[in-house]
Amino acid sequence: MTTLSATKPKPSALHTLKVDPLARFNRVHSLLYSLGILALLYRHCTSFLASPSFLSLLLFLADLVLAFMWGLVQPFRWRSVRRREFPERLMDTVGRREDLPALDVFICTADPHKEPPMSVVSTALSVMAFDYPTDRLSVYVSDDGGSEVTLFAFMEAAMFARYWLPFCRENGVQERSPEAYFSSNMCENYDKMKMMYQAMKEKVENALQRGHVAGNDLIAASEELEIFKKWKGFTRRDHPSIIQVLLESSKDADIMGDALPNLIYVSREKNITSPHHFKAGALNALVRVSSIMTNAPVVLTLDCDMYSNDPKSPFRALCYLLDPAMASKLAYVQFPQHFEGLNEGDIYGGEIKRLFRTNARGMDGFGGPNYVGSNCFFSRRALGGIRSSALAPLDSHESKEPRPCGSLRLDSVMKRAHEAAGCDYEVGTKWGSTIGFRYGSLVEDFYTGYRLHCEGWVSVFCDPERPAFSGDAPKNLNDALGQVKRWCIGLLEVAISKHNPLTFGIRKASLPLGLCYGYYAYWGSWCIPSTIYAFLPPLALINQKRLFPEVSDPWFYLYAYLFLAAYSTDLVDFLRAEGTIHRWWNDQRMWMVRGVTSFPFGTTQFVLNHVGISTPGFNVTSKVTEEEQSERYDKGMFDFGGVASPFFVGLGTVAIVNLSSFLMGIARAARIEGVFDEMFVQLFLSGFVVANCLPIYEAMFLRKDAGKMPGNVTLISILVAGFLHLIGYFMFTI
Ligand SMILES: O=c1ccn([C@@H]2O[C@H](COP(=O)(O)OP(=O)(O)O[C@H]3O[C@H](CO)[C@@H](O)[C@H](O)[C@H]3O)[C@@H](O)[C@H]2O)c(=O)[nH]1
Ligand SMILES: [Mn+2]
Repeated sequence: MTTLSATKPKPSALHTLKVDPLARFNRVHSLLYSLGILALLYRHCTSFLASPSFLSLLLFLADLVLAFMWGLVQPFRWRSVRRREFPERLMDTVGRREDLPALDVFICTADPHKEPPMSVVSTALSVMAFDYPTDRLSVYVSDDGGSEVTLFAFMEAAMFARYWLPFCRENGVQERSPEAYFSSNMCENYDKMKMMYQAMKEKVENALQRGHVAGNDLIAASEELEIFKKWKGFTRRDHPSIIQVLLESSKDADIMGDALPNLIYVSREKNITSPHHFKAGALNALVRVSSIMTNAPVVLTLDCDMYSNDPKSPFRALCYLLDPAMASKLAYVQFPQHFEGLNEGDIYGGEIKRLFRTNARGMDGFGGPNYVGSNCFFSRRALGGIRSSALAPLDSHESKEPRPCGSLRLDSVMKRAHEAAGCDYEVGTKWGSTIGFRYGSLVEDFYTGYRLHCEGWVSVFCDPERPAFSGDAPKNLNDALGQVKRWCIGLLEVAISKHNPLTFGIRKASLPLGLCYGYYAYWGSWCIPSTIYAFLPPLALINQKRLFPEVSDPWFYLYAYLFLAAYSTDLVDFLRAEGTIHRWWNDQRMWMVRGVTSFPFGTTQFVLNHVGISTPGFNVTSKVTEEEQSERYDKGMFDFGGVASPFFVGLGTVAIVNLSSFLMGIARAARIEGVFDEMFVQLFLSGFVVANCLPIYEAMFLRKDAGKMPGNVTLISILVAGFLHLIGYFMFTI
């Protein structure tokens, strides 16, 4: 098999690629397992035909969806690849540092209360301090929150950068986000840098508390005060565009006299009548504004919480973007999302290892990973379709990209930039449909990457040992489930669009890539098997109705094989991606939890949106955790945080239905001979759910702290569970 051998690295190669040695094993396993699935479906058909019933139809449906999803994940495991790049060789090929391509970094923020300005500032400082020629580096901040406090924070950051950049360079700091640096390094209290940072932080937090900047003593310079006058009669949904050049490379220098990168604040125009397309709209405004101001051929997109953890990461990306063999078709280089501060067992499955790692490697074997919204270096050509800014591959003799203007602050430049950030700019254009980040889905990242692949672009997954970027994962259950619910809605939007991966994608991208995208697009359909399996077996169990073969039946072994093989390959994949058993257990639990919360709620919401009862909204994930809450998180306690979330009712109901059925079932099996064998599968399934729900029972009945399950949620769950038992009773016995 040729595909299994690694490509022979040349001594000067900038990168290498190696196919996973287990790929061959995975393929054999896939074939065997698919025979098992066929056998199962055959059994379903025959037993349904023998005695048609609604019950067996439901079970059939559940297994059919599982089989469908199983089919869609196979390409991820078929040709998984590992890449390595050699950034230290890059300069040998590029020559002088002046010959490196310019880099524009986009950072999005949307809400100063969920995304504290100081952490956005820290992200920006971490990339301003990239180990990259500062005169070739520009950082753009998009503020969809239209917050004067965020702008104020960035003005402060511009001053702080004069000290911070040289400090990082001189001390060889790797973690160049001051927030991360000062919280993880034991610096002496009298450290000047830290004091300076603290002072800035206090000032900004002060302003955040007051909610405004103008009219108090925070700002001395009158021209700066002038800017904040714009905030009169301002709302975040209705305001003119505001663009502020805070640092300009050709004019501003740090305390050592070295040039600083450009730093530009952009809050695009909003009004209530124009759709703003959430983050995709924000990014497209930045694509245009930056093309007027700096027009770098390489663009890095970052979420406001994803700070740089390795100042050399642009060099890694350039190993691919500048490779003449790749450059013309390469749209983006995606780094994984890595999260800091996860607790030891990662109770909410915040790593999302398959999405961000395992599956990305799998897609990379067929043309590249999906775009995940952050930590991604784009070739501007893939976004804007603007010819002039093509990256000149190393071996070409094209002239380097034109620098578009002299000074960023020139009136003519600012005027054009403001227009480009205006609401009307996109009317009648192809922005969002064939240009830039694509509109029409709440997961603009997924959709954009997918469409680029359909247009013939490729991408690369770059996963160095030291995480290049690091950010926040939700630290309470409601947020974690809400985030996946939003994704589920966005993915379904892609699934039902005319660009459905299973029809359009497999033709335009490739069969395997189309299936991979299809797998995600139909994520929401997990709710069908998980809801059926959560309720049907236990309700049948308590009413002494057998749904599965008994242990003595040969068909039982088929069920045992399908279950054990699925779980063990999943475990092996997880462990091979630097996972632990403890984290895997929690991760599989979270899949079940999402299956009865995020997915059914997301699917329902999607349907409501679709028929026009509600409209899609981008609920920004909160990046602040209260102290008490984060203490509980660190202890690994589930946090139901006093919110009466509908998610928790779903969860509580599943927990109670399974517990009651399991206890009754076990009691009966202990009394009556033969019941254990007869009901084994259902006893096992309910027992498995109960084992997964242990923290939920604890939160419902034992805990007293503020993170316990709210009393009314427990009560409603008990009532709903009772009601379901009643329905079950009528269904199974009458
Ligand atoms: O109208 C909006 C909404 C969000 N954002 C920004 O988008 C980013 C992601 O938002 P977040 O609430 O953190 O969403 P997550 O679910 O954590 O993000 C994942 O999923 C999103 C799609 O749903 C992608 O955009 C992200 O890159 C990806 O990390 C943040 O920087 C926000 O400030 C905007 O700029 N404008
Ligand atoms: Mn996020």
